[in-house]
Amino acid sequence: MASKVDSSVSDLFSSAPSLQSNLGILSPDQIELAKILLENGQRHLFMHWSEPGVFDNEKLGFFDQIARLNSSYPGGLAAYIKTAKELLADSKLGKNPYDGFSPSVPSGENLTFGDDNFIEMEKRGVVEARKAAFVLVAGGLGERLGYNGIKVALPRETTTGTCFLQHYIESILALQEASLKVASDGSQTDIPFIIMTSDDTHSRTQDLLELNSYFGMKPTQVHLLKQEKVACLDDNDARLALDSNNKYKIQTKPHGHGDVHSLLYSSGLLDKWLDAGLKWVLFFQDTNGLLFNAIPASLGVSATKQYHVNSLAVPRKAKEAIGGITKLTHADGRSMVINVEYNQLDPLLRASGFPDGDVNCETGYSPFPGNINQLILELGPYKEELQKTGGAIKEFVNPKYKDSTKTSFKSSTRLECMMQDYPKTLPPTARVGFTVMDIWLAYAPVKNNPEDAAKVPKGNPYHSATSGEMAIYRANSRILQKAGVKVEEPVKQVLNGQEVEVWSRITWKPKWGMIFSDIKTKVSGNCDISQRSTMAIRGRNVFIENLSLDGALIVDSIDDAEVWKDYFISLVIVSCEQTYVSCEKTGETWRLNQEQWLDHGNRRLQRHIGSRGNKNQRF
Ligand SMILES: O=c1ccn([C@@H]2O[C@H](COP(=O)(O)OP(=O)(O)O[C@H]3OC[C@@H](O)[C@H](O)[C@H]3O)[C@@H](O)[C@H]2O)c(=O)[nH]1
Ligand SMILES: [Mg+2]
Repeated sequence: MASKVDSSVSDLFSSAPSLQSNLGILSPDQIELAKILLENGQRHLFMHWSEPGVFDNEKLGFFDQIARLNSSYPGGLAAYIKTAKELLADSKLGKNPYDGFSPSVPSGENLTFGDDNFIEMEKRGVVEARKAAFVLVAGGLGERLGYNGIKVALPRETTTGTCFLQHYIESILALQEASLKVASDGSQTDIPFIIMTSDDTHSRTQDLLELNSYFGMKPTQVHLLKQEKVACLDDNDARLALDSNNKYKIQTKPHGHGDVHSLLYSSGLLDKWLDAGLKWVLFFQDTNGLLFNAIPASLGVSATKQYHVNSLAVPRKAKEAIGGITKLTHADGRSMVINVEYNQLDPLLRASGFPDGDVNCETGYSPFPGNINQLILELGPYKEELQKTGGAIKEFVNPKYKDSTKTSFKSSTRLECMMQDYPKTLPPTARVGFTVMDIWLAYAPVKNNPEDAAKVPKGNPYHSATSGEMAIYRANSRILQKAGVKVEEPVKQVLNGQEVEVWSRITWKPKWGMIFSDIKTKVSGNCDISQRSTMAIRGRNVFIENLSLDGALIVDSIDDAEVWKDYFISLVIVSCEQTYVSCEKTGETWRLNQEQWLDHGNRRLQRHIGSRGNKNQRF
């Protein structure tokens, strides 16, 4: 018997001579791992191995990595490779993972910005916000964007240069403060903020936070959870991909945002939150600069409708790279409302009686609402569900093939799982809903590089840095329009090869106005803003009254009543006819015309740029 095993093992190793000649440097555990690799079709990993004595440390390093990959995946590498082969074969055949289910258009909650219902929902959301925890999934590489840094460090807009992470933190803090104001017991709560990172993003995310004093959040409020990566695959046989710079290293990539559930579960945070009386967990992605426009109202919807799961959605253009929210009904009667990812929607439709696949209907949009992957889960039922599943989420593979033969990939792929697949295991009694909002208000992700964005079919969103920034100005302009400000209509311009609407460059800090009813109280009189204007409001109690802006206005007010009796306001006004900014606390009003700007504003601008944080200076 023993000799039979030995001979089959030696057959196995003789299939990989350059490994076989190195067996002497390996430990018994490492030899076991080598066996697993060979048994699972990974002989190619050793083709480049040099003779014993050369690069031995690298060889041992290789097995350290293999041991980690093997132990961090349930069932080890053998299970990973097996699942990968199955999923790759299905993908090559174009097999429908939703076999037996027929898709139909679900009905959900529709919100219209600024109407009574919207305003009510926002107010309700603010009440609930102090019982919420926010979870940002930010472990992704941003491959399509072609940017090497972390995406949350990118500016959300270039008028103020505020990065996404700062904007998210300031939005959460603004919600925290607004929620405290309306809280019945008046007790201070710190909204927890969790960031899921990966090896690609972890240290840079931590550095960004530390270098900026957590953008004003208490460090104890912020928690980083790092996801582990999985091995990349080179071909349909699930051969593991070697690093092109180091033949003793396997390429790895993140396993997908679905890891967030198992990480939250194992972190023990859910129990802590339940004990602290929290009720909601809000998940969101790295670069949607409009997201917080949608959060208060959708949280209000969750609370009013008592949804266990509420996904945020926007009207979707056919073939747009966002998932479609779909009702799936199985032949056996089961049904669920779930995201069907963008690469799967077309084949699913074609296979189930919609021969044209993913196309727009008479509205000019796909009949399936587009998932923006902002999920609001009710904490109690979420925790119960994770206790059953341990947070495991069903995997998939999404190779980018070189051509229609589907025999080779443009770059290596890997298994992934998605956080929005969470409802798949829920019982039929679970209340799963979704909330649709206007795109201009809620969704402008930064995912595509300019070259690829310019190739997006006409009429579909670019999802680029250019369109993302322009969307901020458009949303803010439209919100102010709704609040009664005459904001001039945009002009069309081609920027980075993309035709975009350029509105007045209007930005404000979240603490200035989180919800529409707040914003309305900050704006009064007859205000108008020309298209070529820039306005940045960087303070809380800034009231805009009879403002006529045709130039640039930057209001910087630091409101720390204990230290600074008055609000500190600096104005930079470029070619404004007449500008009024009144300040509630001091009652002072500055009126400046063009000549005064030339005299004061210019110097102030120099100081502003030259010495940020010098709070003592005033006009
Ligand atoms: O392993 C990962 C991968 C991704 N992520 C994060 O997950 C978020 C989404 O990643 P991507 O931007 O690549 O997502 P995609 O564009 O492919 O699709 C996603 O957003 C649009 C939705 O309609 C899709 O349904 C959703 O899957 C990012 O914040 C990213 O940082 C991780 O945290 N870990
Ligand atoms: Mg992606």
